[in-house]
Amino acid sequence: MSSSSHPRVGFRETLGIIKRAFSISIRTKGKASMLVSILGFPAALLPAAIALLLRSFTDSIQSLTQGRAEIRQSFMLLGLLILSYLVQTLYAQAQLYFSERDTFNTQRFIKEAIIDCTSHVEYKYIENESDFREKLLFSEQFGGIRVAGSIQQVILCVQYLISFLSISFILIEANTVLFLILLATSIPAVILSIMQKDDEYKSKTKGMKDGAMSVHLFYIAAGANEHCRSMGDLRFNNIFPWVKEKWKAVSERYLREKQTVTKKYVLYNSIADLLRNGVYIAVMLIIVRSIYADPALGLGLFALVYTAAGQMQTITAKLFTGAARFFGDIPYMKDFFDLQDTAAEKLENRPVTIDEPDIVFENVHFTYPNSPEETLRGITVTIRKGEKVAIVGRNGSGKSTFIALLCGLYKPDTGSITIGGRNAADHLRAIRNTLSVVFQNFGRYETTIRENIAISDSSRAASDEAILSEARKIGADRIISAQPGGPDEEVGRFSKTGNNLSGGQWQKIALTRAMFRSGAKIMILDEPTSALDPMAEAELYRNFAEFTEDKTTILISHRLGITGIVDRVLVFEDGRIIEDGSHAELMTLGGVYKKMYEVQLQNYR
Ligand SMILES: Nc1ncnc2c1ncn2[C@@H]1O[C@H](COP(=O)(O)OP(=O)(O)OP(=O)(O)O)[C@@H](O)[C@H]1O
Repeated sequence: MSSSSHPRVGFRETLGIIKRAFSISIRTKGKASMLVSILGFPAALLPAAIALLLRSFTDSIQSLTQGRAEIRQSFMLLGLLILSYLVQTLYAQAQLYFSERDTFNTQRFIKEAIIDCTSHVEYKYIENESDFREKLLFSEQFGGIRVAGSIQQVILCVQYLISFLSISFILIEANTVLFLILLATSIPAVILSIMQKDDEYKSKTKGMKDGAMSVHLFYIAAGANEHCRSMGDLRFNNIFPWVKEKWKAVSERYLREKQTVTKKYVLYNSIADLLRNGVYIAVMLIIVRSIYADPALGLGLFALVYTAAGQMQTITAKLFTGAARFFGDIPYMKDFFDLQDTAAEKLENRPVTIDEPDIVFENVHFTYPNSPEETLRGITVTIRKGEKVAIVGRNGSGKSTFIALLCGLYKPDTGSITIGGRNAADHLRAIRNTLSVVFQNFGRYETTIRENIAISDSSRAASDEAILSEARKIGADRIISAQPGGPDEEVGRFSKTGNNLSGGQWQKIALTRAMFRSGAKIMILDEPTSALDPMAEAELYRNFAEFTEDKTTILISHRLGITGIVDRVLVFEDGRIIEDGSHAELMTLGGVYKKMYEVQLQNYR
C-alpha cells in the first residue's frame, strides 16, 4: 500500500491492475449503460459531421444569394444539421442518465468491497495496523471510484480518439498548416494535465491521515454514529470548543495541502488557455485572409474551420487529459486492490465439532503489532470443560488480551492455545462455533428486540418462547414485556418511535443474544455487569448457574462479588497469572487477590 510517496507501478503490474479494474468495472456498469457507451462510438463522429454540414449549408446559402442554387438543397442541409444537433443532445442526455445509475452502482460496489474487506481481514489490521482505517477511507473516496469507472474512462478516450481523428482529417483537408499549429499549441495543456495528476496523487496521499482525522473529529462534534453517546460529555466538560478547534486546524491543514496544488495549476492552466485562445483567433484571421484573397474558397470554409478548430482544441485536451487521467489513476486503483488483498483470516471450510472444550494456554507470549512491549508474558493455564472461572486484575494487566487470543482474534508470538485439543489459530471457525462472547463493546443493532437476540443463531427458531426463556435467565424478559410491541418492538436511535434502550437494558439484550447461541459450549463475558444496577447484578449472580448452564464460563470482572460464585479465580498482573485458585484458597493465600477484595469490601462498608 502506498502512503505518502508516489509508488512506481511497473509495466506488468500496471497491466494486472488494468485487467482487474476492467473486470470489476464491466460488472458494475449495467448492460443498458454499456450499450449507451458503445453507441457513443458512432456518436463520436457527430462533431466532424456537423462541421462538414455547416460548411455545405453556408456554401449553399451563399450560392442561393447569388442565385446559383435551389432552396430545396439548403433546406435539406438545414434539416440534416438540426437532426445532427438533436441526436447529439439526446445522446448527451442518455449519457447523463446512465452515468447517474453508474454512480449509484459504483457507490454500492465500493461500500460492499470495504465491508468485505473489514469482515475478512486478519483482526490485527482492524485494531492495530497503522493507517488501515485511513486507507479504508481513502479507498472509499478515491480508489474505488477509479476502479469502477475504469472501463468508462477507456470508452470515453476511444470516443475522443474517434472524434479527434475525424476532425483532424477534415482540418488537414482544409489546411494542413493550420492543423499542425492547432495540434502543437495543445501540447502544453496536455503536459500540464499529466503533471497535475501526479501532484494531486502525492498531495492526496500525503493528506490521507489529516483527511481521515478531519472526518473523525467532525463526526464527534456532530454526534454522528456511535458518537451521539458522548454528546453529554462534550457539553458538560466543555469539550465542544476543543473538538471544533482541533477539527478546524486539521481540516485547514488538509485544505491548504490541496490548495497548494490547485493554486499552482490554476495559474498554469490559465496560461495554457490564453495560448490556446490566442492561437484560435490567429487561425480564424488566417482563414478569413485566405477567403478574402480567394473568394472561390467560399464562406463555408470559414464555418468549417470555425467549428472544427474549436472542436479540435476541446477534443485534443479531452483525449490527452483523459488518457493521462487513466494512467494517473493507476496508483489509486493499486491502493484499492492492495486493500482488497490485505491478508484475510484463514477459515477452515469444514469446521470440526469440538466436544470436550478444555482450554489450554501453554507458555503464551504476545505482543500487539507496533507495540514495543509484550502484553502477555508466558501464560500457562488449563480451564477444564464446565469450569466457571473469573479473571480479575488491575487495568491494563492483560485480561481482555487473553480473551482476544482465546477467540482467535490474535495469534500468539510463541506458545500455543488449544481448545479441545485443536489449535486455536488453525480452527478459527470451529472455535467461533464453540464460543459465545459478550465483549465490553457489545453491539446495539437498529432493529426489533427479537432480531437483536436471534441474530446470533440463524439455525434456531426465534419464537416468542425461545426468546423469552433465554431472556428470563437474566431478567431481560421484563424489558421485553414492557415494550408496546413486545419482542417485535423496534429499538434504537432510528426506530420508528425513537424508542431507545438504556445502557443496562442493552447489556441485558447482549447477554441474552449470547445465550441464544445454541451450539456454544464456552461462554465468555467481558465485564458483563458494567452497566447493570446492583439489583440486576445480584439477579445475574443468583441465576448464574441457570444462565451459564453446563457451559465453561470465563468472566472478566472488576466487581469481586462475582468471585464467590465461580469455581476458580485467575489474577492477572502485568501480562502474567500471578494467583490461581478458588475465592477461599486465594483469601487464605493472602496475596494480591485478598488485598483487592478487602479494599473493595471496605469501600462498600
Ligand atoms: N489493540 C491494542 N493495541 C496495542 N496495545 C493494546 C491494545 N489493546 C490493549 N493494549 C495494551 O495491552 C495492555 C493490556 O490491555 P488489556 O485490554 O488486555 O487490559 P485489561 O486487563 O483488559 O484492562 P481493563 O481492566 O482496563 O479492561 C494495555 O497496556 C493496553 O495498553
